[in-house]
Amino acid sequence: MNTRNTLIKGTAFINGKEIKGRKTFDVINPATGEAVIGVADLNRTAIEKAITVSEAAWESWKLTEVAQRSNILKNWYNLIVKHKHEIAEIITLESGKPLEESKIEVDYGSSFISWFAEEAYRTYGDQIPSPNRGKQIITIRQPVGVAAAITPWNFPLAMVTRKIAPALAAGCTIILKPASQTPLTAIAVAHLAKEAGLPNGVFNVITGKDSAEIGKILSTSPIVRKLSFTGSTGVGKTLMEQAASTIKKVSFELGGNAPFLVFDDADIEAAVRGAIAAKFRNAGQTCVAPNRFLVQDAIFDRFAEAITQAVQKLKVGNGLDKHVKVGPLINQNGLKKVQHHVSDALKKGARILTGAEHLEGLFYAPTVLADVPPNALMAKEETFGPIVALYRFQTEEDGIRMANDTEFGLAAYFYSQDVKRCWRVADALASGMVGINEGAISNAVAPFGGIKQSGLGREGSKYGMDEFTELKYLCFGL
Ligand SMILES: NC(=O)C1=CN([C@@H]2O[C@H](COP(=O)(O)OP(=O)(O)OC[C@H]3O[C@@H](n4cnc5c(N)ncnc54)[C@H](OP(=O)(O)O)[C@@H]3O)[C@@H](O)[C@H]2O)C=CC1
Ligand SMILES: O=C(O)[C@H](O)CS(=O)(=O)O
Repeated sequence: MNTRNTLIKGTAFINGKEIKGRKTFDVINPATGEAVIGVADLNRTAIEKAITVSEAAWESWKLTEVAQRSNILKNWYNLIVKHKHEIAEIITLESGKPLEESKIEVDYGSSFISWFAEEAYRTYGDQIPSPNRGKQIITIRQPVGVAAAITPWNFPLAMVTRKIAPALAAGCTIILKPASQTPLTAIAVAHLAKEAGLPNGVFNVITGKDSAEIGKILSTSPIVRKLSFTGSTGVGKTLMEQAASTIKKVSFELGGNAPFLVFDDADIEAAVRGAIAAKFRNAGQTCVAPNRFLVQDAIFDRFAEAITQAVQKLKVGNGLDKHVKVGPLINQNGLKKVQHHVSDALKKGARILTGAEHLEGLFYAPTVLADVPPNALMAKEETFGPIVALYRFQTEEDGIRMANDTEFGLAAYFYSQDVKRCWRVADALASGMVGINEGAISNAVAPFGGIKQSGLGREGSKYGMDEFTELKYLCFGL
């Protein structure tokens, strides 16, 4: 463990206190396989205590002035910025992503806090013209109550602040269960939230290996009125079923299978830059990463050659090395899924242009496969790795049909310099977010979320507050 970094703590954080577990589980550095630190493996009693203290804290937190909540969020933001390098180091140690990406994630993750510090003042209601003079009709927005959040390992800060910030801004209290592979970042920023002036019990971090058990407790508790989940579609379905038992307000950011279309009128060099940016962030382990590269036949060979040259320049290694662009996969399951998808595509006729080999440990070579057949597993399932899978299409209609031929609908990207085509394609793509001649689309001001089996609701933007507030209609008889 890096003893210099005092923000690295193996305790859960409940009611403003560090909570040790009778048992612990190790957080493993995916680049080295070494344990970073042991973390509290909480039992049911501790999880239920977190719910109880969140309920007690809500009674006073919901009555706080907006200015107080906003100022605490601003203090929290400033403390995260002040500790940027320690937090970035923790992100890299527990997730494996390159340190430069971790620093960018601290900027991105903290931007949700500064954004919602302002949005706290904008939970507007309505004054609605009455159908008759005997009544006045207005609406107000109020905090939902005690919330729960469950987050994935791939963005240990941004997925956390994207939920915690709007919850606190709205006046909710919240219990967070971070991924057991990457809980350290959440624990660190929870301590900074306390230092920022957040009252005890308002933001609690529970840690444990039995995520199914913890999720069951949170999703079925009648005290928890809101559940926000980011992760795989399969787990999202389980949580949605469980949350039905108490009709919770839910929001889900789930799996993706983003298409990246390159039309024959595209700027090829710009498309390659956008493809690299979108594909290789976090070694391809992001839900908005392009999973299928659909290239119009006339420029297929030119694009294939250009992206292969770009991919071959990417340095693979330990994320603490500042020259590294592609770190390890998160665990053995992630590596096996990538290997299985690649071998399946090759058996079905795909061609290797570069890579397609396991290097060592959890490192996999950045890969380009050409002419991947539509019946390949990676055409339908999310690979979640550093694989560029190239598919050909003939007409614009073919490209859109292929792009939409999946159960997912989170992000989509396309490159074209024809403005009419851009409007046609943006309108026709079945996804919640579309990058048009752009590969980096995520930011705090825009509504992040998907359709179909990629999720429910939106995070970030002005819409992010809706997920943590209820709309109340008041009818005044005069
Ligand atoms: N749409 C989006 O914004 C995002 C989507 N994803 C998707 O998630 C997947 C990869 O992330 P990954 O973390 O492996 O996803 P998982 O769904 O496996 O895990 C996400 C979180 O859910 C927890 N969890 C796992 N099983 C259960 C359960 N039965 N009940 C309650 N909680 C549970 C995990 O805990 P633990 O890890 O401790 O088991 C983790 O905290 C990919 O499909 C990816 O596309 C990921 C990030 C963002
Ligand atoms: O977990 C993810 O993949 C994130 O939602 C993607 S992003 O918001 O960092 O782009």
